[in-house]
Amino acid sequence: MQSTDLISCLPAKEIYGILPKEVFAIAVDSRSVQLESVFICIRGYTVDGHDYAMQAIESGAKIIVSEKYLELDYTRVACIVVSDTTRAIGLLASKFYGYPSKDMTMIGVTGTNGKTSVSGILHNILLGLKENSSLTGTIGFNLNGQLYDSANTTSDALNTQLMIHRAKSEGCKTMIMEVSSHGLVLSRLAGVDFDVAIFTNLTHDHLDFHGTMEQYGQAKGLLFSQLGQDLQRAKHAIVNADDLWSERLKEMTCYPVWTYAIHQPAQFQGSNIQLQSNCTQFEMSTPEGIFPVRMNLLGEFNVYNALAATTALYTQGYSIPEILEQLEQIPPVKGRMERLDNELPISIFIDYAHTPDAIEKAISSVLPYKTNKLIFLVGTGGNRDRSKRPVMALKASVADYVILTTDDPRDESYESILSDLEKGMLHKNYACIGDREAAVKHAISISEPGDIIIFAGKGHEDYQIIGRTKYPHSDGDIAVLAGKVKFQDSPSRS
Ligand SMILES: CC(=O)N[C@H]1[C@@H](OP(=O)(O)OP(=O)(O)OC[C@H]2O[C@@H](n3ccc(=O)[nH]c3=O)[C@H](O)[C@@H]2O)O[C@H](CO)[C@@H](O)[C@@H]1O[C@H](C)C(=O)N[C@@H](C)C(=O)N[C@H](CCC(=O)O)C(=O)O
Ligand SMILES: Nc1ncnc2c1ncn2[C@@H]1O[C@H](COP(=O)(O)OP(=O)(O)OP(=O)(O)O)[C@@H](O)[C@H]1O
Repeated sequence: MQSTDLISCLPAKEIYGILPKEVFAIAVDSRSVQLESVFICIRGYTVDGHDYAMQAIESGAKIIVSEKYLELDYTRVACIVVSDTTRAIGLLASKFYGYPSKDMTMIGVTGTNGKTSVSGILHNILLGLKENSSLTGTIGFNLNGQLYDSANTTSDALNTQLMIHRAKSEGCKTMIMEVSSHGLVLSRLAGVDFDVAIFTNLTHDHLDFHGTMEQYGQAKGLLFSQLGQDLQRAKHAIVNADDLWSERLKEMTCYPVWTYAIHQPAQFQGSNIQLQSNCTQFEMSTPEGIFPVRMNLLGEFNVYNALAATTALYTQGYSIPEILEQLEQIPPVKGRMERLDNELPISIFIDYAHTPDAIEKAISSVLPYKTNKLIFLVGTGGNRDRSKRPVMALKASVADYVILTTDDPRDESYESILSDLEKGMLHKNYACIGDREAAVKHAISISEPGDIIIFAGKGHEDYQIIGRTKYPHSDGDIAVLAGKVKFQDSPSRS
């Protein structure tokens, strides 16, 4: 691409050196710089990318985008100084790839809990409708059924634009993106033109990063306030009317707002909900009438997620019957109240709950059909928001027996994580076991036929991060193996 054309999108404060005629790539990491490319210096939480400008030039960078003047050999390279290089990534990358988000229906899903679930439901319904759709979020980047790893729920702006470009090139009509509050605040979505913004809920999480719930909510609001760069197309904001933050979000957008809810009046409303161990039934009232729904997704929280997804697809012209026909067939989202299929006389659920609200929702989804003990295993990650730990244990206290353990302990000691959790326990029927594998085995060892066990926190993840190392770990595999040993003489299922 002509370099003068590319950089015309940047609000440059100063330009040093001579621009090359053309550039062929963009990089934000000096280790992945290609010949004749642009390198953008990012001040990170660990290192400062400006310190890697020389390394980038050695590898072939011809333009450096920086936040300050750098001592460089300006006979070899040009340097463009901007006030915010993080934002520059999205501007440059979207231009470089030809603004790919403008050519697809872009659906962004934000909220504390439910992003992966709503995104997965949308993706599966669209696939069922034979629409070519792609998805990016916590589980990775799903392009035509191929899953690519990603380090973050919302990737950096360069990778984000690259994924959108790839989805467009592969003929995708829709792209669904999980939008994290970190992603919004750190400009990872700069240059993405969303058509639909969905809000699930705002509850306690990530206060180590945002400071207060107000700032956390404002961060989520950026998806709504930034909705609609392309005035050619209709835009839609979709909010959960049962969540108080929705009123604030409504004020942040100038586009039509659609509501869904269970308790408050809404355009898409769930009622007469019956939670069962293998399905959920409810009535959905919509602008096209009232429809009975029976879906494989479990728990009341999934009624919210199904309502959000249905609303979004309705705004895109799909009829309610065709949406619901697909909704009824889709499998549970991996690791979200996923009931393990096994021959054991106990019911085992794997769930990704790692916030107080998600724990409350996970537990309440099994209470209607619980006949024996409910054993709940809860762990929290190390080096992250400590303030939510006691509240998570408090919510877990609704279970008959609680096992306090770790999630990804990272560099933090088991003792420090467990003592924070323990502060929230409301009864004494619990055990503290830092080693998660031992904790899972303990849950099985104390279970009796008819019991329900929920293993919360790891969900779809097949690893545990201890120190800086990722070890293979699967709650489900450990539990089923331990269960087979324990119950080998009584294999009937409850
Ligand atoms: C706190 C945070 O958000 N960190 C993100 C950040 O890492 P960082 O600031 O430490 O990066 P850094 O190592 O200092 O590097 C700074 C710059 O120097 C460059 N560099 C570095 C080394 C080198 O040799 N050469 C070089 O050029 C880097 O490429 C980078 O551009 O930039 C990385 C690359 O984009 C991210 O992967 C990383 O996310 C980490 C893994 C993370 O855990 N983030 C969490 C807090 C997060 O973002 N979570 C949200 C929410 C999830 C949820 O809702 O649950 C998410 O969207 O994932
Ligand atoms: N709509 C919802 N409301 C409340 N809790 C929910 C909702 N949807 C899912 N949950 C709970 O939150 C957990 C995580 O769900 P999900 O992965 O969909 O959320 P997420 O927003 O993508 O989370 P993360 O940002 O951590 O990846 C689920 O396992 C479930 O316990």
